[in-house]
Amino acid sequence: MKDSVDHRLRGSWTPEGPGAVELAPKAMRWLEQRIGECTADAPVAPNSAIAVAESRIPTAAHAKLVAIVGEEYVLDDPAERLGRSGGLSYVDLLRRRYPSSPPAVPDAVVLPADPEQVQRVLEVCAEHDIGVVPFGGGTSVVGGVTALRGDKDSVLVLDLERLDRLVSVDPVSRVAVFQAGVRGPDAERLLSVHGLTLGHVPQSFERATIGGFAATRSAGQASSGYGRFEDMVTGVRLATPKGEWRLGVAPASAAGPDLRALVLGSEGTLVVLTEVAVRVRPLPERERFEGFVLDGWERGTLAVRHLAQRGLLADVTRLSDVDETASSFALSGGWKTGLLRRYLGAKGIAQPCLLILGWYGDAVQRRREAVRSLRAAGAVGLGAAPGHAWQRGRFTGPRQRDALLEAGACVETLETAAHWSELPAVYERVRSALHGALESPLVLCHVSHAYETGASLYFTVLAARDHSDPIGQWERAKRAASEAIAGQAATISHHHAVGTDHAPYLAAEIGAVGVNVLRAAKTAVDPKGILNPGKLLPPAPQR
Ligand SMILES: Cc1cc2nc3c(=O)[nH]c(=O)nc-3n(C[C@H](O)[C@H](O)[C@H](O)COP(=O)(O)OP(=O)(O)OC[C@H]3O[C@@H](n4cnc5c(N)ncnc54)[C@H](O)[C@@H]3O)c2cc1C
Repeated sequence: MKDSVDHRLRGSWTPEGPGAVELAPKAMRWLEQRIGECTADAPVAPNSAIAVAESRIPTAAHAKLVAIVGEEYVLDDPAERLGRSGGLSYVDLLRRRYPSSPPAVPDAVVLPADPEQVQRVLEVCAEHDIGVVPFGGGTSVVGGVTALRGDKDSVLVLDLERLDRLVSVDPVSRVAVFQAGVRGPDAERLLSVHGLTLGHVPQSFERATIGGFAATRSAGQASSGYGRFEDMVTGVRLATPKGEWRLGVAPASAAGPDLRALVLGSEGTLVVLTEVAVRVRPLPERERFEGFVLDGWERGTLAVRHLAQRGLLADVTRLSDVDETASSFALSGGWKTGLLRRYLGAKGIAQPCLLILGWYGDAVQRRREAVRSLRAAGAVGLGAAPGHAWQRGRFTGPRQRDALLEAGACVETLETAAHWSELPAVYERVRSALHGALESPLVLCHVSHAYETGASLYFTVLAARDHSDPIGQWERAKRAASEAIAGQAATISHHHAVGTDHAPYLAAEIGAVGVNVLRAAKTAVDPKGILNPGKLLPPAPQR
């Protein structure tokens, strides 16, 4: 049985609501010493506090949608519409706490049962010029599922949660085909029956879907071992306003450009993914997690680079900077922290940077060489405890964010990637932009994904919330960070995607020609521009 998510409880990650998670008073005191006092005066507003306009779906179109999916799967109820009125970024969550800045609410939610129904729904929407927001788990943190209308009179959310089947498994080729709405845990559960795993475990795993992973080119926590999601995709089945489209018949091909690459990462603006064929692997018999500490960020990143370039990366490789290490030591708290500090001091580690490694399967030889390489870089081994602590807490981040939001903090994450030679400068630029844009922020960073040629940087930002203009406060910080990234030898997104938040910066990365190529592709498959208005592409220049 699959777990279902009640979207009507939007406003928090935690299914039971934001009050369900509490921060230890000691942790909050530690935080407030750094960012200043937080005031908790903006609880999640009840749905009744947010005005929802009448649905503007034309009556004739409504009747056709009902004929395709059935009456109970065309929802106009305000709670259902509000529940799909945005993703799960900090700003999305703020819009549920400050009713004066409400979310954009779609006119209806449509839940097709299979790829054929998705195709027919798109054809009706194209005929009636209705905007369509494809919606997987709704975990976008970049405005990817905001119900923008663009030039359309009405917009509906196409919720894919009923496309929840494992379509086929080919154990010989190690390929599985999933419908797009299968959520992370369900995908693993369905595969485990066959002794297989996908190995794609982003922090949003519990809610995000196969279609969403593909549409955003997601990267999971074990990406060093299993690859990014796009590396796993072997084929796709697509619905478009111009008809069905299938890609990927063979394991490799030289039949012209790889058009799968055009639709992976297209964020619902070109196609709706209805089925995704993925490479799967045998379930690992063993796993091992462990922690090391390196002295300083420079030595830490150098050590990870050496692992990456010698082919010794662990499946999970995650290096925290000095501030993130200090905060995780402090927040895990207790007497152990003091002891640990003294132990590291005795070992000559002045600026601890925590490195978590996770190994799946039989990686004995690779691990032995990796540990040798780390010891040569001055790493101090902490054994399995920090690794297991990380593993236990790998999904607590969003729950802690709920608690911090409830406590009145400004808390958000952002990410980028750069080549190794550029990484130190990008790291400094983003940190200094965030420090310049916020008052007394705590800026934490880790390398979350490493490659031979470079790595990603994942920043967590905390500050006391400015209740007079909470959204403006974060937008200023986000703009400063994005300007420190865009067009400066770094990507505007390593895995969160573009959505609305990064759309203004896309041209700086792919160039005006690149933007025109995307526009031309959109014209070919979606000539009326109904698919996900306002996402990915920067606004078209006015004539
Ligand atoms: C707490 C938290 C932690 C996160 N951690 C990670 C992480 O570790 N790694 C990572 O990569 N991302 C992470 N994210 C971002 C987000 O989870 C990913 O972008 C995820 O891939 C989105 O999947 P989803 O099913 O929720 O898609 P949605 O949020 O529903 O949609 C995302 C985008 O894809 C489009 N889309 C969705 N399904 C389809 C489809 N079937 N066809 C066409 N378009 C579609 C939507 O229109 C939208 O533009 C995190 C988000 C949160 C809130």
